[in-house]
Amino acid sequence: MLRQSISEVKGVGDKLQSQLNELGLFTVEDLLFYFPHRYDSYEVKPLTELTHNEKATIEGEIVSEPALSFYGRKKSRLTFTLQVDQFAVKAVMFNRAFAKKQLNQGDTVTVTGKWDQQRLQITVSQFKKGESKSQEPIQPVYTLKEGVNLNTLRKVIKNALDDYSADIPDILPEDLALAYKLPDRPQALNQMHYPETRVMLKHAKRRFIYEEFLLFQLKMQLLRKHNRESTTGIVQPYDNDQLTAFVQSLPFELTSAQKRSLAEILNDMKSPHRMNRLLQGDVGSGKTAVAAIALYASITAGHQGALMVPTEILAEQHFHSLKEMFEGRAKVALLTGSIKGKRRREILEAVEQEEIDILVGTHALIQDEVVFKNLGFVIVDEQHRFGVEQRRSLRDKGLSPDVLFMTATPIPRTLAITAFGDMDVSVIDEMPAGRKPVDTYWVKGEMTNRVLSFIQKEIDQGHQAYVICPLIEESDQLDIQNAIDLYDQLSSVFEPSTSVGLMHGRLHNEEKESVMQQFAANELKILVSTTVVEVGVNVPNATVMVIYDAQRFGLSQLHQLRGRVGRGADQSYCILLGDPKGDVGKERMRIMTETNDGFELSEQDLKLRGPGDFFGKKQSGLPEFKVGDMVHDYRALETARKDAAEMIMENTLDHDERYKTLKEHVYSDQHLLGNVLD
Ligand SMILES: Nc1ncnc2c1ncn2[C@@H]1O[C@H](COP(=O)(O)OP(=O)(O)OP(=O)(O)O)[C@@H](O)[C@H]1O
Repeated sequence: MLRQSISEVKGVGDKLQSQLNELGLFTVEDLLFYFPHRYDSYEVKPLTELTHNEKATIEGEIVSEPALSFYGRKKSRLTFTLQVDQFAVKAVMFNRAFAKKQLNQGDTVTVTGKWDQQRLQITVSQFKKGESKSQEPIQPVYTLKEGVNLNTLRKVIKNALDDYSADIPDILPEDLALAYKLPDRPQALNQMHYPETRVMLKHAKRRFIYEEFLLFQLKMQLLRKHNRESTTGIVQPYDNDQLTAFVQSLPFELTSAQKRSLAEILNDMKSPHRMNRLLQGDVGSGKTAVAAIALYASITAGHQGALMVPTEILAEQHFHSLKEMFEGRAKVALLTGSIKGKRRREILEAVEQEEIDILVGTHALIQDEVVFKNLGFVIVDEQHRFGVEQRRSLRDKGLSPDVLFMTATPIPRTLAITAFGDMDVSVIDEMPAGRKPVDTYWVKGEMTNRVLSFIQKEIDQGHQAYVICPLIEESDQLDIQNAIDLYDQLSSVFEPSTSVGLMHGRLHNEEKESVMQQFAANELKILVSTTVVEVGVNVPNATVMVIYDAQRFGLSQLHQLRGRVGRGADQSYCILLGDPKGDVGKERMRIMTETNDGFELSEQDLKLRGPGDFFGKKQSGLPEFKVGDMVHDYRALETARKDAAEMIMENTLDHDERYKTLKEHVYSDQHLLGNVLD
């Protein structure tokens, strides 16, 4: 019945039907689940409980004769003073000249509008003469298209509720609804559209948030299970002795978090299921080390491996370090967009002939011309920078290779689990021993000279420094000009006694490589750079990171940049030069100086900016929810995840009578399953 056309609902004629269709509403169910995006309440509150800029309703007596003035061609302003308890509040009403006749000194009125706490002033958008009734209704506000009137929409929703409530299936099993004290579905639906009290509305929302998260989690987890059980990946019988010898040859002992993650990865490799795993860890926590070991395991199992990274600089760096690590054990090659002509052809051929064991590169790795003979393992660094398309194309290469995604962006765990619900997640939540937290300072621009002396002091002690120049988002060209200017300026301060290098995205590949190598070899003491060094660059002797105009960067980016220092045993420093104007900017600087923990920081960032912005809306691929908010309602999200896991693991979803309706509902949604499947 709920799947019937919206035209079956009383009051929906042809015209309204097509208007509702435009809003994406086609069935009775669509209409019932078209929730308000906001609720306005005209409940009178005492002045002492109001907050600045809130939309408020107050009640009082008019104690001055309302004064009307005109300005512009047709604009008017009506002002009067309201006595509210012991306070005199100024009320201002724009362009409602007609109200002058209705409002008189001595009248009691109830007004609604934007509250200015500092000036004790209200900008009135609605008014009513007389005292407010104690139980003013809560007003739902819907997103509407032109032509559809709010009252009409409310009326047809009401008709649908009256006539179809009996058909609304209660998809949650009773035990869960009872355990979480959730109202039943028809009742909750009624409250969403016609809330009686704030409390009842809250419970109704709670129900739909949980329901929405649970359905999402069930679908994602079913999909993961399906992937694991049905895809035939490759078994990688790696050589344990060789692997152990390799791990022992490393100059450090793995942390227990690294060991745990490695064990999880190796387990996936041994199994015939295709690995689809996210390796997550704070900057410098040793993800690359784990990935390299896993790559080596794949080589000992007789397969080729690929490592795909977001920048050429990083590709170069990984190429060099893997080459050194795998000396005498495996053959490593580099492929980036700027390797062309004969050299490129040679590499491609060697890859196809399996003369190369490990190919390191940028996006170039997934182009059609690259053919692996025996690809078994693919690592993708900085996963969120790669689009879904690229992921898919990667998977399609070779023999359903095991895929490990690495991310240095510390996505809060709840979010990772939700967003990447079809992946397994390994977390490195521990830093290598002996690391000291980076000391972070926020200083104003006028202190630049002192910052420069500080750099000199660190260099005198044998260390090195990065200086990141301001970011100008609108223009790549300006970014580079900025870097060149800053480089000139710092060269004139520090050279010749202290060597300064310059790095930016437009340098030729050989230049980039040479600058990076000089810096890594401690021949350059100071590296002036754009954000191209943001991810992955590893020079443990660098102990100072100075960021000019730090207020222009987001928190996660600042943290990534800071992660370039503090990678060795020496005390490191991050200096944020900046004069943020707004509160958010100041808050960002403050958070940076207070925590070194990327996970905590990203939680804060999410609060400041919302999940979409954290990853860049387009690239995020994060699911959108109708009622729930992944950040605000993360507890419900976590609960739903656990419940879904239990239902799937214990097979209750499939076999328990009580879960029958829920199961039907989950399996009926081909849309989401289809989306995630391809
Ligand atoms: N267990 C360990 N003990 C000591 N040092 C380690 C350990 N693991 C890795 N390292 C060193 O710490 C530095 C950072 O490691 P790695 O590059 O693997 O981290 P990462 O998590 O990949 O960093 P980023 O996120 O910045 O790319 C490297 O110099 C590496 O050699």
